[in-house]
Amino acid sequence: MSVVINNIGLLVTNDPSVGSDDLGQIRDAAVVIDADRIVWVGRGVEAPAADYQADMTGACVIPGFVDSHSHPVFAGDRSDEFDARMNGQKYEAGGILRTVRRTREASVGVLDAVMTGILDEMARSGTTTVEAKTGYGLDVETEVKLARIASSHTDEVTFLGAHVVGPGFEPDEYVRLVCGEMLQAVRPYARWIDVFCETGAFDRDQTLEILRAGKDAGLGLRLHAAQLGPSEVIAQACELGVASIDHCTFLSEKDIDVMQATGTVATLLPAAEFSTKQPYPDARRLLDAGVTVALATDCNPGTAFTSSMPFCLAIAVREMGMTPEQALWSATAGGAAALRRDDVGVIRPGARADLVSVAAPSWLHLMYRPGVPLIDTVWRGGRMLSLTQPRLRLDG
Ligand SMILES: N=CN[C@@H](CCC(=O)O)C(=O)O
Ligand SMILES: [Zn+2]
Repeated sequence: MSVVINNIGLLVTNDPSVGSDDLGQIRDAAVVIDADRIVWVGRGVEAPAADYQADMTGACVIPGFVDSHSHPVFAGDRSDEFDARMNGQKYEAGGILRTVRRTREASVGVLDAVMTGILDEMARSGTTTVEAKTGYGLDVETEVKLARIASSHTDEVTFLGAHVVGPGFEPDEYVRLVCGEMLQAVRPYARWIDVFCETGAFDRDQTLEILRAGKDAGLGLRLHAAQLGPSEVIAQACELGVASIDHCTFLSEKDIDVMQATGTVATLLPAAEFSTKQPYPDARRLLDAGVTVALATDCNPGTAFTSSMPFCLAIAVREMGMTPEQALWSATAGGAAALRRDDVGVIRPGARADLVSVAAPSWLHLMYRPGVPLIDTVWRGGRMLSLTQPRLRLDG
């Protein structure tokens, strides 16, 4: 069954072969979708016939957002830590263990309801691809539980058993557990492995040992690094083939040169700096060096409890030196690059039919009018999503 989505006032394709800029913009456009794929893109007057049509009445249409960094499977609330930070306290990784305790106590039903509620919120703000990490279990049984829940909602599941050292373990003993029994148990449900390389979490050698174990197990590599201070691990992680280094606030010139040379994506997480009052990363410095930049929410109860990519775009242009075009590209095609995907974050024939309409004459309004719910229609895999009220329940 084919549908022509026509009367699109302004279409962003992210296909540089189309239109006159990186965003591949087309005015008065149409898109034809068939099953879960895009089959035609172009000017509306040239659109082929289709079984059905959807009239966008002049609205702007963009690719669905690709949120390449989130922690949506957990229980409990840490709003008190946010309050403390807004009253002057510094963020520390220690809060993660509070969420671990609540998550271990929670049933599969409660954990799945939290993730479902967050995914509802994400869909309502235009996100059609989500990477979801484990990392609030820190024992084999719970990490498997989290990975199974995440894999029932997305293919982009990341094993983050190396979030912090599990309660009751010596660091090296815990690293052996992560690299051995925990990795093997989670492996069937995960596409990626990730490590939090930071003071209070894992050091360079531990990080590399865990990434190597994940690579040997056939997983793609991701890395939280340079969030609270410089990380010595960047160059070696890039050489190991990490797809994306995330946070990237404290990068050295050498780090940036190696990331550019190896094609490693820098995934920036502005909501984390917003919530922790840390300095924002300098996206302009990365972009000028030719590093591919992605934007993601980092949705988690500790440092960034937002599900809204538009919120992250607004901060990125206000605080991180990105132009609106760069922010939109980074939140769509950039997120796809961070996941090494070429079928999402772009509107071209063969791509998955993930499209979002913005109730405004231009996508610029997503940043120009921060906090306003401008997303009004979302297609994911060719299916129009019913944008129900979010069902997120945190009280378990
Ligand atoms: N930095 C590590 N992990 C999350 C924070 C997790 C938490 O504080 O619960 C992050 O990416 O910001
Ligand atoms: Zn994170």
